[in-house]
Formats: sequence, C-alpha cells, structure tokens
Amino acid sequence: MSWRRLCGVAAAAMTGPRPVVLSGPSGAGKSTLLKMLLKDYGNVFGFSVSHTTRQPRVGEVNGKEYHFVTREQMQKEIDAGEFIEHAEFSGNMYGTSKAAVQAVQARNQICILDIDLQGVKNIKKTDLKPIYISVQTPSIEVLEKRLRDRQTESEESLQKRLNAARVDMELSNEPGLFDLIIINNDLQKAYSELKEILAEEIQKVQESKKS
Ligand SMILES: Nc1nc2c(ncn2[C@@H]2O[C@H](COP(=O)(O)OP(=O)(O)O)[C@@H](O)[C@H]2O)c(=O)[nH]1
Ligand SMILES: Nc1ncnc2c1ncn2[C@@H]1O[C@H](COP(=O)(O)OP(=O)(O)O)[C@@H](O)[C@H]1O
Repeated sequence: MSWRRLCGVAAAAMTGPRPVVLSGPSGAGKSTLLKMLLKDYGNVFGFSVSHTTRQPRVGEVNGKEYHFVTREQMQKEIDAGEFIEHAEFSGNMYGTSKAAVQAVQARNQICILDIDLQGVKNIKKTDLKPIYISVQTPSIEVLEKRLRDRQTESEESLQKRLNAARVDMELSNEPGLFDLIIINNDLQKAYSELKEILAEEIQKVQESKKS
C-alpha cells in the first residue's frame, strides 16, 4: 500500500465517511430510496437504527427498522445522555442514539439517518457534518395518496402526518437548510439524483475498502 493511500485510510478511520441525512414528510419515499441504496451498495452504506415508541408495523423487525421501546425506557436512555438527538413526531418519540451511528461508522460505512425536520435542526448543532437531503413529493395530494396506498396508518395517524407534512414542505425550502431537495415523482429519476450527490463519498468508501 502506498504511503498516500495509507494516510487516506488512517484519516478515513479517524473521521469516517460523511454521514447522510434523509428527511422530508412521512410518505415521501425516504425508506424506499434508502432501501435501494442499501440493496445496490450493501457494504458502502449502513442504516442508523433509531429508537421509537411507536408500534411496529407488519413486517418490521426490532433492531432492523427501529429499536422499538417504551416511553419510559427511551426517556431513561435520553436522560443518561445516550442520544444524539430525539424528537416527538405524530404522538410518538423518535431518536438517534450515539451507539446507532457509532455502529455504522465502526464498519467504515456511510451512515444514513432517516430523521424528521426537528432532528435535522438538532443534528446541525452537532459535529456530525452530514450531507443533508430532503425528499419531497410534487404535491400534498400525491403524498396523501401514497400514505393511503401504503395502508400503514389509521385515519388519525394519517391526518397527523399530513399536518406535519404541510409544515415540513414549507420549512424545508429555507435557504441553506438542505444540500439537495429531491422531488420524488419518478422513483428512478429520484434515485439517480440521490446517487449523483453521493457519488464522491461512495467512490471514496469503495476505494478505501479495496486497499
Ligand atoms: N428526529 C428523528 N426523527 C426520526 C427518527 N427516526 C425516524 N424519524 C422520523 O419520524 C417520522 C415518522 O417515521 P415512521 O413512523 O417510521 O413513519 P414513515 O416515515 O411514514 O415510515 C419520519 O419523518 C422519520 O424521518 C429519529 O431517530 N429522529
Ligand atoms: N416515486 C414514487 N412513486 C410512487 N410511489 C412511491 C414512490 N416512491 C415511494 N412510493 C411509495 O410511497 C409509499 C411511501 O414511501 P416510503 O418510502 O414508505 O416513505 P417514507 O419512508 O418517506 O415515509 C410507499 O408505499 C412507497 O412504495
């Protein structure tokens, strides 16, 4: 291994690749896009598994999509300083633990965080320095249709998510908040835009894994 490459690897091991934040309204397509990335670049990306107090959906596995916990458990861990950020969304708590991000970084992978706008604002106060991406739909009507078709929400939960989405759609346009806003209309086009902004980081990680 060349000296230059050795230095590069040492630097990568110290700081790791830049994480990626995927934000945007519930139903915009964040999970769909991140699953595509994980499928195509399994050893390059790692998902930051958040904690949540919401009930698991059919097919969701504890420790994979989320760590499903009680409010008491989660509050205890927050009080113990184990979280980077946490927020209340649609009547439930969600949060990113330090351990979730460290587990991905320890594998020298690009850590993907799927978090809401409150999470984005709180991550901005940390030294994580991720690439910030917002995933949006062309309209609130399209979003509502996708959420209804997904069949995961009760009418009450759906309305709460649509209200949060209206706020998200408005506030996400704040200049400088996101590095990229993807309008997820055509899924393949949205995925191409996502891959394009991440191309440099993907290449860096692939190179470092070759050596
Ligand atoms: N702040 C924060 N938000 C999170 C976290 N995990 C998930 N979320 C957000 O919580 C919202 C609801 O997530 P979820 O219940 O899985 O519904 P879905 O996004 O419609 O699949 C989404 O906007 C997620 O991005 C987290 O650790 N922190
Ligand atoms: N471009 C798209 N066109 C049509 N349906 C989509 C598109 N992207 C995602 N979906 C569908 O919309 C629903 C919401 O997507 P999902 O990835 O669960 O959103 P999020 O993780 O942001 O809540 C899912 O049923 C998904 O299959």
